[in-house]
Amino acid sequence: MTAPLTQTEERTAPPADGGATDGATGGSAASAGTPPEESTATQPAQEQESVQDAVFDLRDVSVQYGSFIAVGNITMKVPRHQVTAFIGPSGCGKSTLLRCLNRMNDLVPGASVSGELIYNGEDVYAAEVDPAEVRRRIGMVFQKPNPFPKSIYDNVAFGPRLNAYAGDLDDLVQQSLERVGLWNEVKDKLKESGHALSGGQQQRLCIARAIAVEPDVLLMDEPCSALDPIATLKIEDLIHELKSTYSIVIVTHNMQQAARVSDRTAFFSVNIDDHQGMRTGRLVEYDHTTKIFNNPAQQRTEDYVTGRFG
Ligand SMILES: Nc1ncnc2c1ncn2[C@@H]1O[C@H](COP(=O)(O)OP(=O)(O)OP(=O)(O)O)[C@@H](O)[C@H]1O
Repeated sequence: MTAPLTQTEERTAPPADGGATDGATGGSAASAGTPPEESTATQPAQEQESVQDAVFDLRDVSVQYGSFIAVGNITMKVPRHQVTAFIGPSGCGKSTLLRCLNRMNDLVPGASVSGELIYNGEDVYAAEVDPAEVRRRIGMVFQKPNPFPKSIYDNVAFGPRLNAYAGDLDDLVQQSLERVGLWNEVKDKLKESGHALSGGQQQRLCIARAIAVEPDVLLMDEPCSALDPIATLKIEDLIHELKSTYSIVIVTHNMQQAARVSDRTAFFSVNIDDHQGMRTGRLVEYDHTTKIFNNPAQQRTEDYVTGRFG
């Protein structure tokens, strides 16, 4: 049973954000074409099939930057030990929503969240919850690989050391690197800089760093967008492998990737409020990935996944 977020667990791995919470996210990846914009203020989200075992239960969640509602009225359940993909055109709030799952948006001036965001039965935004504990349990991997300017070993050992890890640190570093399929490639150069690795290796190092603190969930914000196709396939294979242990939410612009790696897909789009001209991200459709890509319920989803806008 998972300990409450308000308690500091007796643990052998550290707090913080999996050591992987620095680095930039957001606004990226130009998309082709012009998305159809709807003047309706609200497009009801549909969850076609209930999720039996949810790691997150979002109830009418909206995220604002100042008075601007970036993403609004999101109600959905994210399944445990599955991969959930967030897709949709640029600016529809995918990264914003992802970042609020582990309170990364707390670090953005002016950002605020309303509604209820329940993680394992607890409100992530309750006053008594420690955001650092949230970020330890819910790790993050960013678009651009962002190893610390330290050795390969020290990158992985960073979080555990912060938490005065009581076990065998060498073992933990090795296991974490093995888990991401990097051990054989780096075992003879653990003292070399993480920056000396290739982009794909750096991203796997960042994933090793994130899992070294034994999180429950991994959030991935376009983790392959800076990688070549071979490195991308390695990360996708790794995502498949990791979901037996972690619940994973991934933002991706690559629809083939969403189709390949995810069990469920949430499609977001932007609605325009006629009165205020506000462009707010909405959840258009959320379902099994096969349904979203082969037989979506909404025309907008079909248009997007077939590349008619994007
Ligand atoms: N720190 C911020 N301050 C103010 N507005 C922001 C901030 N970050 C994002 N936004 C705005 O919130 C909206 C949603 O942005 P977000 O990056 O979440 O969308 P996205 O769907 O992830 O886009 P992309 O696919 O281009 O990464 C956009 O209108 C964006 O300009």
